[in-house]
Amino acid sequence: MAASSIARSPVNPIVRHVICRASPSDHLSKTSLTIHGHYPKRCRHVPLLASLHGDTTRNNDRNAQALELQRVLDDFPYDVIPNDPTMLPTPLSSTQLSNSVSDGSRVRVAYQGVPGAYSESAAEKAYPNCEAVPCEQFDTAFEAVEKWLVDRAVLPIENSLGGSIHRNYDLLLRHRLHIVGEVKFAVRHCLLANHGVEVEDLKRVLSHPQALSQCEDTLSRLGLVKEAVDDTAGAAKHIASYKLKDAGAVASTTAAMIYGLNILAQDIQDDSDNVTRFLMLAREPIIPGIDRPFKTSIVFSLEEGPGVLFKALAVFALRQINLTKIESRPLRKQLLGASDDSNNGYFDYLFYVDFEASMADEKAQNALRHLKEFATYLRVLGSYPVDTSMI
Ligand SMILES: O=C(O)C(=O)C[C@]1(C(=O)O)C=C[C@@H](O)C=C1
Repeated sequence: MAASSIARSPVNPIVRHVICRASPSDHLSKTSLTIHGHYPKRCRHVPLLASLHGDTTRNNDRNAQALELQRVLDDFPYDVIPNDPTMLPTPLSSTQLSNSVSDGSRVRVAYQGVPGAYSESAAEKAYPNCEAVPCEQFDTAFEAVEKWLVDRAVLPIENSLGGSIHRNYDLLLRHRLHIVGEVKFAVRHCLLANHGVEVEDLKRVLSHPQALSQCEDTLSRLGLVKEAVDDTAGAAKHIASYKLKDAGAVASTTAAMIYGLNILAQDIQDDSDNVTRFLMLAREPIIPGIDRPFKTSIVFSLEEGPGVLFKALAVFALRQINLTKIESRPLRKQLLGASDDSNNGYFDYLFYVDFEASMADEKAQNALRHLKEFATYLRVLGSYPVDTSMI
């Protein structure tokens, strides 16, 4: 197949491997390139995976082909990753959300925080028997997947009491990972302190900002000064390491056990129904199915104007597609590669929408085709099975 026909070939809604006969720096016959086209310009909602293999044809032919291929790649709208043919990334299927990788070893899953964090438990719920790998910050977890240090990341995206975790919305856009699943986790907070310390001795309480906001009522009633730290288990570790007598931590029973703390109070969240939804992230998308309930997450931007958001949401309503989440975030132009000189007096926004349909479903494809007619930017972040474990 000629290299130039790849970019223009009709796009299969799932995944396509395309073999052609050249590679730009093809000194070795085995050299190859993998074109990992997440979202082609013309049809951004369709994941596409193409591989270009080198060939052992005569030198002259090869040079000509290499030049032609280089020309095609220069205006090809995909990320290009040099690769070995045997290493072609295979998209994960929805049934492959398992706890072992192909060589039988445990899946390595990055989470933000230290051992005992809720995110660690969520990672273990998402990938039972995985090797949970602690990361200092959310960015580090994204990067760990991108650099192949781990296989997946499990990161919080919203909480039923505290709302959205905005940082992770922004990072989803900045990085090129795919959402391959979601996991809902019931968060039950405890007030922890060193042994011998009573509630009356406490003046302040340390925890993750989300955890502090989920326990707002209880903590205000106790009159404690709230101090935000990176994660709940980190707070527990801190008060244990420094043997603090005037500070408590809001964290899990697991954190209490790991860091040898006393549980002064249990279930201190403002509502017993406190659930955090985590996203499972991977380098490759899964093949969307219709064998079970699927959800799709997208992000888009719109021109400024009356009724434009109404029109955007109507593409789903018209097709009876239920939306489960909408979030707007300020649009930072450099993230989309756009110039930053258009100051029209309005703030620009990105809209993150989750809807209940699989990308394998024609009505979802039609809805996105429709949206794309007037959206100024559109990217599918993932199409993945709904976590029904807490229904
Ligand atoms: O600090 C932790 O233990 C976390 O896993 C982080 C986090 C969050 O970011 O929302 C996760 C679940 C709870 O909602 C509280 C905190």
